[in-house]
Amino acid sequence: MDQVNTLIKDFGIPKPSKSTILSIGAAISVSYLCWKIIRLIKPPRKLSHIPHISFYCHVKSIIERKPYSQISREFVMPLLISSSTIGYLKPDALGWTLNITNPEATKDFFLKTDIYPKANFKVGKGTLFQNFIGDDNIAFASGGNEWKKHRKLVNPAFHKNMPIKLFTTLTHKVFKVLDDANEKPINATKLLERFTLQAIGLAGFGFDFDAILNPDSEWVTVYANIRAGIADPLYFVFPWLDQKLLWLLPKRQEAHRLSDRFHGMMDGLIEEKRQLLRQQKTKHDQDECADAEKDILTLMLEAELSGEGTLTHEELKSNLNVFFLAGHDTTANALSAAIYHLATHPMIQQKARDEALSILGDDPEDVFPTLQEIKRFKYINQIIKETLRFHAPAINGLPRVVTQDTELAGVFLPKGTPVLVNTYDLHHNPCVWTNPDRFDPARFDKDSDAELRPSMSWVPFYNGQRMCIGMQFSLMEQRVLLSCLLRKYEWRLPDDSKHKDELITGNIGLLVAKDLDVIFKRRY
Ligand code: HEM
Repeated sequence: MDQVNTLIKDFGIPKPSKSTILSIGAAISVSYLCWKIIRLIKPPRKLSHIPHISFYCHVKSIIERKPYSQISREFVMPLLISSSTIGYLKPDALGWTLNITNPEATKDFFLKTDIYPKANFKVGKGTLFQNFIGDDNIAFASGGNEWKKHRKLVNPAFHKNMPIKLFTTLTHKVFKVLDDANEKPINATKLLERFTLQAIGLAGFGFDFDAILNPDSEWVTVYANIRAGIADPLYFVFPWLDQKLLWLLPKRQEAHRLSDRFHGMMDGLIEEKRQLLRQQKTKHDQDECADAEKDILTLMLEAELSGEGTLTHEELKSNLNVFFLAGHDTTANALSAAIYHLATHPMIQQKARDEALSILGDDPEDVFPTLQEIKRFKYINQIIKETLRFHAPAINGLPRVVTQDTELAGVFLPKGTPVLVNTYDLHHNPCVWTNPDRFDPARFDKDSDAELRPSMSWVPFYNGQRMCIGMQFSLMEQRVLLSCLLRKYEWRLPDDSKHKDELITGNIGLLVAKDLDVIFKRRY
């Protein structure tokens, strides 16, 4: 400061008054704020060669709760048609993010994991989300040894677990709900959420949520409250409410207490299963239960015992919670979309039913499909694949951050750029798919020319090293439920359905069908 005073004296500059200093300070603050706002609403200059959607349009459509299909049609598709681009920029949690929509770039993105590692995903300490999910798990690990440690132990469990009998038993419970509805419209979105919740509870860690027949069961309610708390946008935008002001928010404290209760239940289950395995080991018990029907937790503990690696108790629990969160809404959304497409395409529904009947028989009684029978479904598989193309349950995965200046399919990307594959937009890109807005399972007929499309045009589960570990689990769950439903029911939308013209969904993260009511009519 003395030096500044001397300089001012030497150059004969009059000493600034307090108000001048304040004005300069205010000008600097305003300029900084403007710079921040410009950075927020305009993509960085280094990325100006990539098209972008306007900040204003993006935020407005989110606030207006436009379905993602509409946002994609209005703002994204014109960009893809007008310029031969690898994707477009959109504001996201890490700033302006490249959303890839082209198969060649998608392939590079998935295969070059050293250039596109997963961004270090740290959940805010003390938030409800962090309390529930923990932070040391397979999905959040950026890569390298940390991620391998989780995947090594989790892989064999997912490889062995394929609980077809469990899926069928739960499907029969769904039948009970549909029969009780007696051809009145039923909220398929909610019913399928309950089906997949009960399936992941039992198949994941042997816990029965009793969700299908008892929507208000104790643990369904506990979990529903935690989930609503996690999804509350207020706490997403202001995480410090959880972190610093929780003591002022009794309702929020209750959500944290429920999450602790959920953890208590998981702690008990893990301990119980560990003890059971120890006893079986010492007594050399004959293992009666086939691996396929064992829950994932048991299989992970067995993998640990046979030397595949170890996870701490917290890591184990965090992984189970990830399977839980990642494993049921995604599949429920896929199933809701399939039910919707079949309801609005009666001929496709009938063709799929013919296939189910030809393989599972047409006797007027409920059946338990076997793995061999399920493997023979061809058309039903095509329907599942086309549904996952049309309504990819996860619009995109977590972002990766570019580690060095690079070129992605010939397009320059500076170090630090956040990048992800926008599955929905890639699956609707008219430069990749013919008539992308038409539901057409024949695209996936192995004998048609659809198979000639570039690889990585269809990536609902992502691809490469970090591909979804639950893909086979989810596909099997879908095949069992859909084939059994097709055998027993015909279904349609009510005449006044709000989904008549298209399936109305959310627009962030997961494509959830908004209260899809459906009428199911028994065939026997
Ligand atoms: C239709 C159903 C599903 C879809 C569309 C889906 C989609 C995805 C996607 C796109 C990713 C990549 C995320 C990223 O890298 O940022 C992913 C990863 C993952 N999914 Fe799924 N998923 C589904 C079902 C499941 C199920 C049933 C489970 C477990 C029971 C599961 C567990 C996981 C896990 C643990 C990862 C992280 C894998 C890793 O990073 O190594 N998912 N899923």
